[in-house]
Amino acid sequence: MHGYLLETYGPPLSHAAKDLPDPQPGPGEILILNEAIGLNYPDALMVQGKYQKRPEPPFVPGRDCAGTVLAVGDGVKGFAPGDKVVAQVFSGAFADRVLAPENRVFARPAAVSPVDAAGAMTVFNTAYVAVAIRAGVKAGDRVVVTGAAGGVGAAAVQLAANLGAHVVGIVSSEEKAELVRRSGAQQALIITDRAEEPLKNAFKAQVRTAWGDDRGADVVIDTVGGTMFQAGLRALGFAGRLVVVGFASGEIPAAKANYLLYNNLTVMGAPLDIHFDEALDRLREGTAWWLSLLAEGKARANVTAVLPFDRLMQGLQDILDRKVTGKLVVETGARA
Ligand SMILES: C/C=C/C(=O)SCCNC(=O)CCNC(=O)[C@H](O)C(C)(C)COP(=O)(O)OP(=O)(O)OC[C@H]1O[C@@H](n2cnc3c(N)ncnc32)[C@H](O)[C@@H]1OP(=O)(O)O
Ligand SMILES: NC(=O)C1=CN([C@@H]2O[C@H](COP(=O)(O)OP(=O)(O)OC[C@H]3O[C@@H](n4cnc5c(N)ncnc54)[C@H](OP(=O)(O)O)[C@@H]3O)[C@@H](O)[C@H]2O)C=CC1
Repeated sequence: MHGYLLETYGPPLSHAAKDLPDPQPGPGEILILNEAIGLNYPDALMVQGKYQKRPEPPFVPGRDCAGTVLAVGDGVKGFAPGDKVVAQVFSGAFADRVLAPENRVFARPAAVSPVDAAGAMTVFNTAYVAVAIRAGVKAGDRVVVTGAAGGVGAAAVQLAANLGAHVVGIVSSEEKAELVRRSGAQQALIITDRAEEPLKNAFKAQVRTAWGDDRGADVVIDTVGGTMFQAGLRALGFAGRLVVVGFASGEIPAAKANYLLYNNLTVMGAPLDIHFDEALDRLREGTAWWLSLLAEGKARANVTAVLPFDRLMQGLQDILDRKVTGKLVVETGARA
């Protein structure tokens, strides 16, 4: 197979793809001919050794892949060679052949291309955990999404909107605002000054009141962290919930406990990988739901660029440089 073998952690992101031994499926594993790879912010952290888990190199990184089943190991019941699939692995997706445990493989509807499926996998699953499982968003809820034109953010906007929520997205440019409006948000607010005080004031003055009164939001889905998390608390009304998804700003924030107490707030985490271990049935229900939304045209993967395999590391650098609106996907060149 052809893949990116990470031999040492850290910048620059200059690893090159090479020929590697073909993998064989063990018990419970599925070998996938990988046509498309979704690139994610956590992939960029992982190759630098900045992700919270650091597997010992050498290993092939990468989470999201989509293509066709080539072979199945002993004990695999739900899939057979030739099936169209999408999968989310902990590592190994940056290659044209991927081994995945059966519980991380999903049937891919014919109407969803490998590019869209791979682009959607981690971000829609994460958004589902945050919006549906953790926040319990329901029709009529007021939901704020930060980093709303990012991968997870745009997926969260779409899932919340499909559940009937009234969504406000926070972004840094008009191009991103346009994507957020297309994703079903009622409003996209462009807020560029991310210093603590101006951002808090903007959230009090603009975001909290975005629905026309001062009741505030029911839910904030925060993908950015840092000052955005602090400000996010100011958008919440009584008994509001803030869901911590990630720290795209690179800053891990702390919550001021007096503010939580006086406003009866809840702050909760939304860790996707743990849900594969602890809440797999609920997660798989969610995956089937959002794949059906993509197939019916009720949600979009928002893939804004498809890169050739040899540009994969540049794609990760573009994510870190904040140049990306929507999702980047890499085609491996493999075809069923
Ligand atoms: C599927 C995708 C998921 C995501 O993308 S999640 C968001 C992406 N991740 C990040 O942005 C990483 C941000 N950076 C960090 O969180 C930290 O910079 C590191 C964990 C990488 C390094 O941590 P350290 O230097 O030890 O910092 P500390 O702030 O003292 O640790 C905080 C607590 O986090 C716990 N922890 C660390 N790694 C894991 C893990 N892999 N799973 C569960 N918990 C973990 C530790 O236990 C520790 O708490 P204890 O020291 O009191 O025990
Ligand atoms: N909880 C979980 O299990 C998961 C968590 N994550 C985490 O969620 C976060 C978002 O991931 P994802 O949506 O894929 O990321 P993207 O890069 O697609 O989007 C992140 C968004 O954050 C905003 N942003 C603000 N400050 C910065 C900065 N300094 N650098 C880069 N972006 C910035 C940008 O929007 P703007 O310019 O509009 O501010 C950008 O659109 C990451 O921290 C990721 O690790 C991801 C997957 C699973």
